[in-house]
Amino acid sequence: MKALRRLRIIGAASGIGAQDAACADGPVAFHRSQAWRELAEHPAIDWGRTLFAPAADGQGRSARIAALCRHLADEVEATLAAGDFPLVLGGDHSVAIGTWSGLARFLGVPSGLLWIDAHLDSHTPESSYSGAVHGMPLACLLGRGDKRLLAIGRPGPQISAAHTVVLGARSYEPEERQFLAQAGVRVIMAEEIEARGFAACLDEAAAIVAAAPAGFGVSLDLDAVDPALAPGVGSPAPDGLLASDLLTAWRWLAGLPGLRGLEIVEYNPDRDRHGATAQLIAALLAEAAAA
Ligand SMILES: NC(=[NH2+])NCCC[C@H](N)C(=O)O
Repeated sequence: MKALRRLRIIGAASGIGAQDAACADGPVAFHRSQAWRELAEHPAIDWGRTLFAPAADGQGRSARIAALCRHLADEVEATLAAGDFPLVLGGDHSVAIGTWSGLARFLGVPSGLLWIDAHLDSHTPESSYSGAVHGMPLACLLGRGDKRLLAIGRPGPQISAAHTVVLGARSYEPEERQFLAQAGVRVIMAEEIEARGFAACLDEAAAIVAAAPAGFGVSLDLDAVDPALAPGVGSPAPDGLLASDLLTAWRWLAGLPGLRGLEIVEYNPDRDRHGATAQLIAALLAEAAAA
């Protein structure tokens, strides 16, 4: 009999990349929540480790984020090498640099990536208005940005632009849209979802990322969801996805054969209301484990 392949949760407790740093508390707050307690005995889910960024000690933000991301990449690679399935729980979205670098190192080639987010997160330090690194991870993974955040998993890009899709974006600056267009990344904005319907857009996105020969991942920024349904995020943007649509999509994505890793980021417990966002995370974990 084949050994049970467990879903291994890796906490990435950093808010250094965000303007509101409270998402650093996300993994620990979730681990203590009632929502997690109801899942903790699940036979297919294992809370692995929670990683923290190193103390400042005179280091700048990028150096600390890079250190955490290297550690996270090692942890994701080790999880895959052990035959388990990694799910990274952030932390601000800059931790994605570590998650998907770990997958690229394991695969030896760039992966596909579905980036479900209200934002494009494709700034470079030169184009960013805020300077916040959580607005830059997708560009880093494609090979552009602060050198310390590049090539962590393998030389060159960590993800394949031709097999990367952004889904649900509605808040961005023109420079990042231009960058993604030049890179050849398919971006499905919220207004396109409105016009064509979520199911058609999801089908298209999944077909692109799942065509990546070595496999793909899904990075979910909780701010993709409407803030009325998932208020516990650091950079809310109105008119987001329905939580029910997201759960249906997630269930389906989690069952696709090429899926190699999952990530849920930007949970900000300070802004949650009545545990609604923690409940959504728990539901997403349960769906992933069922698949
Ligand atoms: N992962 C996020 N919440 N990103 C928000 C980024 C917001 C804005 N575009 C910036 O670069 O500052």
